[in-house]
Amino acid sequence: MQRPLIIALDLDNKEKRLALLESLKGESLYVKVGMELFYREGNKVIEQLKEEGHRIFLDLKLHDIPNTVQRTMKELAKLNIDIVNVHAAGGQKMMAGAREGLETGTSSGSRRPVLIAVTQLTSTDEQTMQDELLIQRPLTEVVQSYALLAKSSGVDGVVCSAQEVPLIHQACGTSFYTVTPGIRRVGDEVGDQKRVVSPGQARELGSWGIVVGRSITGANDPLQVYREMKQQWEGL
Ligand SMILES: O=c1ccn([C@@H]2O[C@H](COP(=O)(O)O)[C@@H](O)[C@H]2O)c(=O)[nH]1
Repeated sequence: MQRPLIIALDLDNKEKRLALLESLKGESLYVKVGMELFYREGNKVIEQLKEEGHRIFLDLKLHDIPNTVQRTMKELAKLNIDIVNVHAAGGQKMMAGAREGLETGTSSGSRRPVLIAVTQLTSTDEQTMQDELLIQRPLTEVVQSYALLAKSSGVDGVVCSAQEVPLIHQACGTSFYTVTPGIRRVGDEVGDQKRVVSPGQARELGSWGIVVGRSITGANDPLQVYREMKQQWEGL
């Protein structure tokens, strides 16, 4: 499959979501269902998006005790989603439990969802990580180390900034998934994101997939911005 541009469907009501999808009608999409949308519209929205032929990254970032994460993943596997995630900070046992839960919950003949782990949120910079989370290491070292921990726990890839992708490839190999949010065109508002790159830079750095939210969802013409960012991402 071509490396995807994943659209984060972060919108504050159903009407806006439907209007956005209508404006992108005819495009074969990879969409991200985050907490805002899932907690509002539940499993139904997953079924609808699947019926419309879209691929789905369910971004719930599970982070709990291993038993709870394992049992929850068993339930999520039944939703027929393509990617799902946890926080790597939950540790090895939790991540291994997540994988086991997904395997148990995937029905025979279906494909297990790809499991990825968040290393450090792209809204976190090194200063904040050190001052607030009390992790006294360089951020790149932490991201690389969490990626290695994820890999050794049976996880298929990570969420990180594209800035860290070369280091992750070095440590975990190039077939380890790297899904990278914090994507902006030059001149776009950055908002709360800290480790930001453009779609073209993400391609050059080797990201497997990019996640784009507000640059598209907040645009006057989402289709035009989607196409422009996709072209940059694909190097066209
Ligand atoms: O480290 C992370 C993990 C997840 N995200 C999610 O990606 C999108 C980004 O949205 P933008 O509007 O393009 O900033 C959003 O849904 C986040 O929850 C992330 O940004 N960073």
